Amino acid sequence: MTRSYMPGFGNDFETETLPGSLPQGRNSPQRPAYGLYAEQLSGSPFTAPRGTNERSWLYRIRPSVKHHRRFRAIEMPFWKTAPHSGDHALALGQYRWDPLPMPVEPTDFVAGMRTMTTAGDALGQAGMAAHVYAANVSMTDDHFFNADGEMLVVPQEGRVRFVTEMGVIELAPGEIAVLPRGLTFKVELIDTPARGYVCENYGAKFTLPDRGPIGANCLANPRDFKTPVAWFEEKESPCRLIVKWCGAFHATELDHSPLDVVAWHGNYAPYKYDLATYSPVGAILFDHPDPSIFTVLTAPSGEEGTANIDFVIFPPRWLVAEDTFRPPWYHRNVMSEFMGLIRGQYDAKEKGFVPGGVSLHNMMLAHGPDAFGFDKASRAELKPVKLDHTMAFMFETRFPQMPTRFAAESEALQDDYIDCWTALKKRFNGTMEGDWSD
Ligand SMILES: O=C(O)Cc1cc(O)ccc1O
Ligand SMILES: [Fe+2]
Repeated sequence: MTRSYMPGFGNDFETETLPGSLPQGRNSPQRPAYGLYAEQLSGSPFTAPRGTNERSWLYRIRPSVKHHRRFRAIEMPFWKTAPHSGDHALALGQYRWDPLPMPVEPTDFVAGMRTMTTAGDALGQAGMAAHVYAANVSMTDDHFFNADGEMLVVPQEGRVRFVTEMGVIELAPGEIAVLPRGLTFKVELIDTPARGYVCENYGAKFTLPDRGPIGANCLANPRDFKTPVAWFEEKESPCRLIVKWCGAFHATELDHSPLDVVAWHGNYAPYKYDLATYSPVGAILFDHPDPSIFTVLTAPSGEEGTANIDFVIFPPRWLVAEDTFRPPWYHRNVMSEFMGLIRGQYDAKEKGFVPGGVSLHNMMLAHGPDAFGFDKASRAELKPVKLDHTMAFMFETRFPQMPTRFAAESEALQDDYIDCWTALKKRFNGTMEGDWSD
């Protein structure tokens, strides 16, 4: 089935499934059409400045208060929330993981969430968690919402369908979606199994970065963000709602589907984005710019230029810089870098960092191209080269990222990662040329 989306980032959208189901000129008519209930979903304080004020009006078969009843605690042992102090089993270091295995037992998107790192403090609404999901079954009668943060989903293998209360988003590897805090949804697998990455943002919402002197175009353009049109089901059979709230999980039973929004309008809504529509801007003469040049979305922290999270990609692009070491430079960073690979190779680490894998370069810990990458780039003929069939990304945060016990004990952890730099040799020999003998 073709899905319909509305273009634009942060627009004030309106959408209805039945003619006349969306009230016009007002939000709360005395009796909404079709006997619907009007409900506001607030994504910002009522009084937030206009630029960050987000809310939507949902016209639904039953108000959500009929879904949110008599919760009981449930266990979700692998989905962790910051701060998860006492659970930091890894010694300080640079780390890398192979792809996490696909599940053997039936596992849905929520149960298949494996937290790799957490940062900041969810209750203080600052920081993030980086997860890998691996799932092999669809959610059918189970639904979920996350009160702790919005979720940026980055599929790596297998297409997924987010059936949300505000519409349906289908997502393939190479695309991303953002599911706002508090939005109820379920996840169906179009392909089985499915794996990908999730950034759970406890802080202010992701927004588009300012472009500064780049001007009005390029990088991520607003029209390429897509929000689904309204969709609802009238399902009068047992359903379950799972809620993540302050790091704990709770469930409640319903006798109907909570995906019952017939029409909605507003600017608080889920969206998807195809990373292939990102127009990268980079060095066209010499040097390697900071990776912030590839920021797709940024979640501000309140301190200017110091993101709670930057979502950065390394897309296919031409490398043309003259007299330049073209891969990433060696680097120590006050921000903490969680990286994943959706497809292909990453130029700083051609081997060992594989699609579905993870690397973690934490606050102030040195990293950069491995010995192979350094040698190759130091000797390469500097003709124009296209880095193609590749898509790496980074969740970069101002907060240190704490690996979970799961990440520490995972068989996917590469215990020899730091050896990738061992063969970097001393080339200083007191001459201007240095020693490039091998
Ligand atoms: O590979 C990394 O560590 C990410 C990264 C990429 C880049 O092009 C420059 C700096 C940087 O940290
Ligand atoms: Fe880096």
